[in-house]
Amino acid sequence: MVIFSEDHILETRKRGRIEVICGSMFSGKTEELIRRLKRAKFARQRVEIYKPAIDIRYSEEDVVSHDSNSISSTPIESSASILLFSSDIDVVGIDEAQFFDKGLADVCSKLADSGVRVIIAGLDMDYKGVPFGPMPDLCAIADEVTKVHAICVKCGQLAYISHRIVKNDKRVLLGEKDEYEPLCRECYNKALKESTD
Ligand SMILES: Nc1ncnc2c1ncn2[C@@H]1O[C@H](COP(=O)(O)OP(=O)(O)O)[C@@H](O)[C@H]1O
Ligand SMILES: Cc1cn([C@H]2C[C@H](O)[C@@H](COP(=O)(O)O)O2)c(=O)[nH]c1=O
Ligand SMILES: [Zn+2]
Repeated sequence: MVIFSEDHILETRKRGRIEVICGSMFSGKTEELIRRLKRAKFARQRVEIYKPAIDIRYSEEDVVSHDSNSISSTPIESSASILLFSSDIDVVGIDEAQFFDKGLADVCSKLADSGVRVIIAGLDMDYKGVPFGPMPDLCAIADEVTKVHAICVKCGQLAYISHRIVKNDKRVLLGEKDEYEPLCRECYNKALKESTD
C-alpha cells in the first residue's frame, strides 16, 4: 500500500485513471481522498467532488472526515449525474461510493477513458462482511487500490471491518461511533459469538 505517494506526474498531467481508497469506517478513507483532491487543486487541476445525497451526517454539501477535515462537494442521487456535471474537469472525487448504484463503475470507466483522473473512497464491506454496492466492481477496474485500516478499538491491531453495535438489520444505516466500531477479524468474530450466546 502506498499512501504518501509523491508521484507528482499524476497530479499535473492529464492522464485518465481510476484510484480506489477502501477500508472500514474510521480507516482514513475520506482524509486520504481530501488529501489527494486538495493537492490536485494546488496543481491547478479542475476538480469536481461528488457524494451520495443520502449522506448528510456532517453536512449536506461538504465531504467531511471524522477528524473534521472538509472539502466542498455536490450531493447527487445517481451515478449518471456525474457524467452530466463533469465536462471540462481534470479530476473527479467520489466519497461514500458504496451507497451509489451499480452503474458507478461504468461511469468511472467512461471518465477515465476520456482522460479524467477518478479518485473514489468507499466502504469495502458492510457490517456483515459482505462487499458493499459497486465497490467490488470498482476495485476490479481500478488502476490502483489503496486499502486503509482503522485501529481495532478492542485490541489495538489493524481493524478490517465495521462492527454494528446497535440492533438494526437494514444494510444502510448512517452512523458514527454510537452505531459502529472498527474491529480486527478476531475481535469481530468474538463480538458476533458473544451476541448470539
Ligand atoms: N479506531 C480508530 N482508528 C483510527 N482512526 C480513528 C479511530 N477512531 C476515530 N478515528 C479518527 O478517524 C479519522 C479518519 O476519519 P475518516 O477519514 O473520516 O475515516 P473514514 O472515511 O475511513 O471513515 C482518523 O484520523 C482518526 O482521527
Ligand atoms: C458498515 C456500514 C456502514 N454504513 C454507513 C455508516 C456511515 O454513515 C457510512 C460509512 O461512513 P465512513 O465515512 O466510512 O465512516 O456508512 C451503512 O449504512 N451500512 C453498513 O453496513
Ligand atoms: Zn481486535
